[in-house]
Amino acid sequence: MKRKVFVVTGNTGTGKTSVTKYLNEFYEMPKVVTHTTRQPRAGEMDQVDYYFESHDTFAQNHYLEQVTYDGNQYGSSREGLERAFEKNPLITIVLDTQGAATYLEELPADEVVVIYLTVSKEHDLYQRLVKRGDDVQKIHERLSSEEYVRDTQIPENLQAQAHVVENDDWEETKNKIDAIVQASIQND
Ligand SMILES: Nc1ncnc2c1ncn2[C@@H]1O[C@H](COP(=O)(O)OP(=O)(O)OP(=O)(O)O)[C@@H](O)[C@H]1O
Ligand SMILES: Nc1nc2c(ncn2[C@@H]2O[C@H](COP(=O)(O)O)[C@@H](O)[C@H]2O)c(=O)[nH]1
Repeated sequence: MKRKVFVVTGNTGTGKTSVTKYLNEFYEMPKVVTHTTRQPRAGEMDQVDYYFESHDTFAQNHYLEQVTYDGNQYGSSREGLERAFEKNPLITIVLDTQGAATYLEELPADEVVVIYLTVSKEHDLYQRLVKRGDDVQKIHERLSSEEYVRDTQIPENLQAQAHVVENDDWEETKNKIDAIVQASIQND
């Protein structure tokens, strides 16, 4: 089977982590662990959810791409990508839309499958973040960030190549993800 990275992108709370977890558990796709200077949320573990970094240690790594999102730095390394590919030809990563666009530019076209998640009612995102246990002050900051506003709609540079999945109903979402995975690997 040819190698592919399933890049899961979309706005905050749309379900990127949930979809990646599904790809990991159901399809055994290793998740590429990325780096961030953000503080861990309750229940997040270093080296599992992220490599949590200080500003100094973040700066010491070499990144395939890096972004600032809501005031924190995030980056993914080529080494992390290759480490995941050593385990399985099909892997997954969660990126913001800018990172997803960089992956499309930097990797061979047949190696990247972009899934852009959305919801039909934007207010649901707030409710989901509250239910996830996020700090309410931090939710308000994030929902006012320029990156949140940017990612409310699929950016033009992803439109031609991304699979858009409306994640309102989790059971339906899993079916849509299954269809994307099958279509992406059927001729390999
Ligand atoms: N279809 C759905 N219906 C209801 N709740 C959902 C659905 N999909 C995911 N969730 C819940 O919404 C919350 C946010 O999901 P998740 O953490 O996967 O989003 P995310 O896109 O990774 O967010 P962020 O970018 O903020 O990290 C979680 O508590 C998750 O369980
Ligand atoms: N371009 C990149 N985006 C990344 C990376 N790791 C995570 N992310 C994205 O950042 C935002 C915020 O994440 P959160 O965990 O604080 O909610 C979200 O859109 C992630 O997809 C990365 O290495 N590069």
